[in-house]
Amino acid sequence: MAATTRAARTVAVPLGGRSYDVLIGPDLLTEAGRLIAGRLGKARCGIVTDENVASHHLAALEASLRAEGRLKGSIVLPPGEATKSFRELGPLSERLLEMGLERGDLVVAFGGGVIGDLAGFAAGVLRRGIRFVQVPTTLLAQVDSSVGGKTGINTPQGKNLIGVFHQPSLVIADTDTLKTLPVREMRAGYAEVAKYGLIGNAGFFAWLEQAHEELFAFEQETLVTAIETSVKAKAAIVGRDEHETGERALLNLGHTFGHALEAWTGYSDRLLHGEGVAIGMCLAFRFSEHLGMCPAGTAERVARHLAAVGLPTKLADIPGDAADAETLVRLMGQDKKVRDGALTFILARDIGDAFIENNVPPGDVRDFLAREIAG
Ligand SMILES: NC(=O)c1ccc[n+]([C@@H]2O[C@H](COP(=O)([O-])OP(=O)(O)OC[C@H]3O[C@@H](n4cnc5c(N)ncnc54)[C@H](O)[C@@H]3O)[C@@H](O)[C@H]2O)c1
Ligand SMILES: O=C(O)C(=O)C[C@@H](O)[C@H](O)[C@H](O)COP(=O)(O)O
Ligand SMILES: [Zn+2]
Repeated sequence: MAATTRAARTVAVPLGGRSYDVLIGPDLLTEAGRLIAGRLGKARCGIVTDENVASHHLAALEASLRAEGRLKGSIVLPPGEATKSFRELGPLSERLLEMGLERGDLVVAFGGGVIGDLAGFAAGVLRRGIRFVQVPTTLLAQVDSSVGGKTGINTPQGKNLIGVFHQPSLVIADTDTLKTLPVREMRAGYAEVAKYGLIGNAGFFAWLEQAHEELFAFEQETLVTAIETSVKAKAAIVGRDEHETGERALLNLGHTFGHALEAWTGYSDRLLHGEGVAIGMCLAFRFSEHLGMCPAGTAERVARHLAAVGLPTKLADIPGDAADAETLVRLMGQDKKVRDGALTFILARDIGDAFIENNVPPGDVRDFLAREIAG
């Protein structure tokens, strides 16, 4: 029988022979060794993490794996979006090989989305693919990036343009690890939580409008419910459309704009991924209103809520030089949803009613952005 933990909620990601569970709850880090050993057998674990996560939580995870005789070693990388790059991928892959990880062993991605995407990609190509476990430590990673198997790195041409689909074998989301997360990162992760309400669950968005203060105060029931609701929504979509041939693209709400903004700001602290998504979702709702697809006032409600938690909602909220519409549209040309040169956007008929719009003329987007930039 698979090992379980008292307080954890379990969400299954239904992918046939590659199905796996997402465990969500407090105090799971100390149980991680037992959970991994109970579910994934005799594998030895190579942990990949970053300096910030290591300083707060690595000792606990190592002790838990060591107690089960599962710890092979740990690799600690610099923190930040720039780590999700070819520069780090090469040396990381070689260090994992030098560690002696075999095909039956496990890479343990211990950190936020940067570590999850990078270590997951390394696992996906190491010895043509070894298993990995996600142990997400940011709100963003617990609600989104640790689930669904998108892995990869950034290049100057755009976000996540090099990568593979490689599903984890288990996700262990210890909500206690979020207590050491800087509030700016907590807010950035919240943008992806709100996304799940905006794409398909108006009731969840309305609940967040009431409950967000409790979530940011780490009220356990609220926090776990928000994470579980988000993961359930993502698991259902991924289960139906693993490789994004259709509805999975809904999870990209705000990302066509957001990814262009991240590339434009050089994947730096100037704009975190979740902040780009927050601005991108506001732009997507304003664009939908502008095209007459969404009732007037909807975009304002979205922006009001995101601003209430301290997220940026418009281009002018990005510190530094103003963006120019031409450059942003050129960067959007690298988006993975582009078909025959035409842009695809996730637009909305209302809160909780997003849809995929193909063939959006770049000129319309440029004019819309130029108006946004002009204020
Ligand atoms: N694969 C996917 O489906 C998917 C989904 C969403 C986002 N992403 C990717 O995720 C990345 C963003 O992830 P992120 O927001 O988690 O950023 P991140 O991984 O950079 O983590 C944010 C910061 O918090 C620090 N940190 C992490 N956990 C901590 C903790 N518990 N205590 C203290 N500090 C901690 C990190 O060191 C880092 O400085 C982007 O590259 C984005 O493209 C991927
Ligand atoms: O899992 C997905 O699918 C998503 O789109 C989730 C997004 O939040 C995430 O940022 C993802 O990495 C974006 O994917 P991409 O294919 O546009 O790079
Ligand atoms: Zn995202």
